Amino acid sequence: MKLYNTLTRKKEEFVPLVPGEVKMYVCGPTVYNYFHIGNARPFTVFDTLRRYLEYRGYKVTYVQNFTDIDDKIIARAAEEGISPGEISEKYIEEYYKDAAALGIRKADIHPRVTENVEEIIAFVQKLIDKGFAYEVNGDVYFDTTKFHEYGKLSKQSLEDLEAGARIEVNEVKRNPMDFALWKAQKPGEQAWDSPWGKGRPGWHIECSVMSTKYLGETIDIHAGGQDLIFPHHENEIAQSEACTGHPFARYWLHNGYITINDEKMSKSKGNFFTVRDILKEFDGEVIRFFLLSAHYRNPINFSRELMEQSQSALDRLYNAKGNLEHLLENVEDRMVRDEERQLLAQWKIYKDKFIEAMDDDLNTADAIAAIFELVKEINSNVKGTSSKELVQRSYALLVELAGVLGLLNKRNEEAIDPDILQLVEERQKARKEKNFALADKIRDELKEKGFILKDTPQGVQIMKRNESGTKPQF
Ligand SMILES: Nc1ncnc2c1ncn2[C@@H]1O[C@H](COP(=O)(O)OP(=O)(O)OP(=O)(O)O)[C@@H](O)[C@H]1O
Ligand SMILES: [Zn+2]
Repeated sequence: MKLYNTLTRKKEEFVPLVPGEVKMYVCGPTVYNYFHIGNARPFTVFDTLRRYLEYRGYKVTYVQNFTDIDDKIIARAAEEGISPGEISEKYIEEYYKDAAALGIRKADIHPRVTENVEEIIAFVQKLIDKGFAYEVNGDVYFDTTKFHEYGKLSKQSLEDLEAGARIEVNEVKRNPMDFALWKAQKPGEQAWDSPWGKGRPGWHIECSVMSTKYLGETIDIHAGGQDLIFPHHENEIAQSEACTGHPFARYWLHNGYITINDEKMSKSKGNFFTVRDILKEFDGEVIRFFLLSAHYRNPINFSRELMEQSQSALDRLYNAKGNLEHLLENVEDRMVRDEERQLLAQWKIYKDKFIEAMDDDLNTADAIAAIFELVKEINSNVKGTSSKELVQRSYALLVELAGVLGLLNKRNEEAIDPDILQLVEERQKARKEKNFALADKIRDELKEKGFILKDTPQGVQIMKRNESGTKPQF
């Protein structure tokens, strides 16, 4: 498999440090709000990379942290009159709910900063002992001039960075690009005891510490959104490599932005849509499909139109799956015929195309296209007169490939209330009796309850829509 490595600015063959095993760290959310669809992109894309690596036989250890110490959390807690711990606890719970709706699997470990303060202090102390960090009035800073490779990820020289840096009043740092490893407590802030007095960790140090602690000094893949390249990941490299003397991560992966009118979606600009709001109208798998419908390094401009396209594309996949399920229950047990064997042999080409696309720096857009080619073949060749084996194997291939992308994971009628199923049955009965007025009335009633019916040659399909409530404006 080839992956584009930001460190070398090249697509490189992916070779893990230990054959067959992948250690992977993804920078997680700062938990003071619901996450927006821009934040959802790295979580979804790298979850897909994990699934694909597992599909290709690797044992993946996946770590994604929660940043639960941060200025924004402290500010939010002050606004709401509760503790920062209560804010982060709440939004961690909410993260899990939205992530589950998007089919993002839980990481093997979801470490939190508050659970690692002791290790952070030890790491910072080691940097001081090695001469890479210094203390001023209870703050500790990393001395960027001591780490000679500073700037190697973002391809900037320290001189250029320093020339462009803003010198702030009351500057206590030795050099403009030095950054805080530890921050002395300000009045009213949460704080931990340390050799430098009461305070709390800076932002960047947490990922160096948690990645090293849970995955080791050198890991295979470190990932996040492209805004993290500088300064966050540059600083992580400086801290980690200064501390351990070993390369920190071998492949650095960064996703492009979800934009709104070609501007990065971000909380600070206020131009964002939370996944929670979008879920009021679209199923989580539609959001996932949308996020995977482009190559992860390209920007995607978020729009209702694209969401609707994703919806209908995913519906087509579910229809194909539903048809095959229906056939599975109904086809007679015939012998597989020669021409069916040939078809199955030919369809391997779609699996090959899928793998080729995913091997090419996780090209999920082309991988999805390969699935649609397969679906077209299935729709025109698998019928009521087919052998059970053809139906079974078509079904297995479709579910296998879509499953690698985390799609087609739901059962069509999953979690549909018996009362709703009863209404659907009454409507079908009314239609059979040509009582279309009653059939339409029931259909409208179901729509109001958030269920849309689709009549297909194989019978009715029930789709859940969360269309009640106010629509988000996008
Ligand atoms: N518009 C976006 N498109 C793609 N990825 C994004 C976008 N905005 C943030 N990310 C990524 O989301 C992940 C979670 O980051 P975090 O919770 O710290 O959000 P954030 O960077 O504070 O968001 P914001 O930029 O909206 O303030 C990071 O990997 C970040 O790079
Ligand atoms: Zn990080």
